[in-house]
Amino acid sequence: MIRFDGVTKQYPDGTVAVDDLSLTAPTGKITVLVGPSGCGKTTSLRMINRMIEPTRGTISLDGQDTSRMNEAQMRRGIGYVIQHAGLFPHRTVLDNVGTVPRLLGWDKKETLERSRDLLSRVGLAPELADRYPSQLSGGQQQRVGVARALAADPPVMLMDEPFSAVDPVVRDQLQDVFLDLQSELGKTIVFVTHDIDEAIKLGDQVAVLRVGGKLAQVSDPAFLLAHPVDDFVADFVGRDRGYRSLQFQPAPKLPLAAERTLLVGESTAGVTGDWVLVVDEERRPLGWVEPQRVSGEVTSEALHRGGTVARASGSLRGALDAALSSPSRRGVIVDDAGSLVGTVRAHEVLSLIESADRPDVDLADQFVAPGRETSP
Ligand SMILES: Nc1ncnc2c1ncn2[C@@H]1O[C@H](COP(=O)(O)OP(=O)(O)OP(=O)(O)O)[C@@H](O)[C@H]1O
Repeated sequence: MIRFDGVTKQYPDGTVAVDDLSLTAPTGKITVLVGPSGCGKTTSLRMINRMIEPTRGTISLDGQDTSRMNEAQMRRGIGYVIQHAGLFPHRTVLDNVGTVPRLLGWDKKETLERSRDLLSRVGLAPELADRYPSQLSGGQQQRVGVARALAADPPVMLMDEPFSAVDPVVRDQLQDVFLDLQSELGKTIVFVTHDIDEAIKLGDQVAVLRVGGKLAQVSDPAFLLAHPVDDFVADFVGRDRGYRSLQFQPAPKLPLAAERTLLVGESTAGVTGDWVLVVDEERRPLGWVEPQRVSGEVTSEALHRGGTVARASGSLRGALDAALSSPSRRGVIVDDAGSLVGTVRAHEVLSLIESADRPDVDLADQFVAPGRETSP
């Protein structure tokens, strides 16, 4: 657990970057610091590992005041990841990842095994291990940065905008890899971003700071979206917060309809209706076809692949998005293995949302089993 108690940082020129911050980052959880530029996020983060010394107040790690701890020893227990990864340019990827274990005196074989294992965990192909950072894409460099910070298995990780220098698609992938890793590793993480969507996606707890370094609100993301404390937080979390908050409502009670399906290579002869879902042998959805536009066998080229696919174990946001983005308006719902379990329409998701908002309705009574056949 990391605890800020009345922490203030005033720089020598008089700037108050952080003002009387009290905050707890729980063990094994991700705490996100978010807020506009200059609100003191980086300063707060760097005070944890004493790269910056607080002017007033205390920061403790598992109950121990960091100002009384041996600085070098303390930092060994804290991984640090920054924007642009900050890799050593003249060292290979493998050497970069092994930096801290080597400093800690691990033997060569152990360091090598650990580094290779981490590279694969962050989703980097083994053949990239001998490249230099300049020979990697921005997203790959960030993965190496995360692997390097994890190498000595520190219980605490500080991450300063680690994914903001890459494009949105790569950022999304990096966030997913990061969440997967965290579900396995359970580190105590403080993560800085200026991007509220990233904060909502990653944070177990989100702390919103305002310029002047004052804490505006700290809570779990669902509560933050539903109950911003004031106009500043409401503006900062954004206008579509109602829609985004759906991601915290699980979707297990969806009234799923069975869906008529075809395989690639099967004939559309005799198939009526507007859209038919095409799946592979494992019933994983591939896309939709309009039977009247396909004469004969379904080909991959005829597929409309635009719709998103939502997991039955996922959220109402995913289910609603699947329905809205589907060319048939029937949202495709899959199990955790990616196989089709049924489809759902937007109005059905909306009914669930509305009934979920009424305290007298028990969602457990809302279940409708798959089996209702829809004409394709
Ligand atoms: N060394 C310094 N000397 C004086 N002022 C500083 C120094 N470092 C940061 N500041 C100021 O402290 C305030 C907080 O800066 P900080 O970098 O912590 O903010 P931030 O929220 O991380 O910003 P950004 O999102 O733009 O990176 C800003 O007003 C900044 O100009």
